[in-house]
Amino acid sequence: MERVLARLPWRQPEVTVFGRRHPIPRRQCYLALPGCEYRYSGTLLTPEPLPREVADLMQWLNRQSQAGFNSVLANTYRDGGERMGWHRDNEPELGPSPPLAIVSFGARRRLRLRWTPKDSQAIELAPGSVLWLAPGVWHCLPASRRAQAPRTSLTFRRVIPGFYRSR
Ligand SMILES: O=C(O)CCC(=O)C(=O)O
Ligand SMILES: [Fe+2]
Repeated sequence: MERVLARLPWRQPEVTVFGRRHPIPRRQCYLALPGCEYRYSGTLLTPEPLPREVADLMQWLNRQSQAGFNSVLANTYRDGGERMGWHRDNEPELGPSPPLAIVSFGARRRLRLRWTPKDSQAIELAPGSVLWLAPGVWHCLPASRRAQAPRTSLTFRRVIPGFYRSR
């Protein structure tokens, strides 16, 4: 899987935060079945084809669950300085109650989950683990002083096919 991930067409798009353009502090690649466009932080992501190994993993996750995943946002953080801010993956093309599964590779990093405005919790994501995230939970991947090696996550989603074609 590490060889497969290393060959993905990684990109570092710019996003608009409070009216200013910034490159995202990580690399990403959107992999999906044809017709599953996804709008993430204001950019429309056109799907890249799913490598067989990633499609096999998606099929395995779909056999474990009712999630019906058809797309993957892959993220790579080259070191502990790269990160992802607070969000909750509630884009309209994911439907009203979207499940999410995060599969981790490489360095161990902590994901922070927010249960209430005052109550959050960190969970360490080990390589080879799957985290099933309940719909709508706020989460972030903070910078880490300890992590020096790269980490890659595959975040499996179910996008409504053709959502942006019909609009
Ligand atoms: O890298 C991670 O584990 C978190 C990724 C994430 O939250 C996302 O892609 O929406
Ligand atoms: Fe997320």
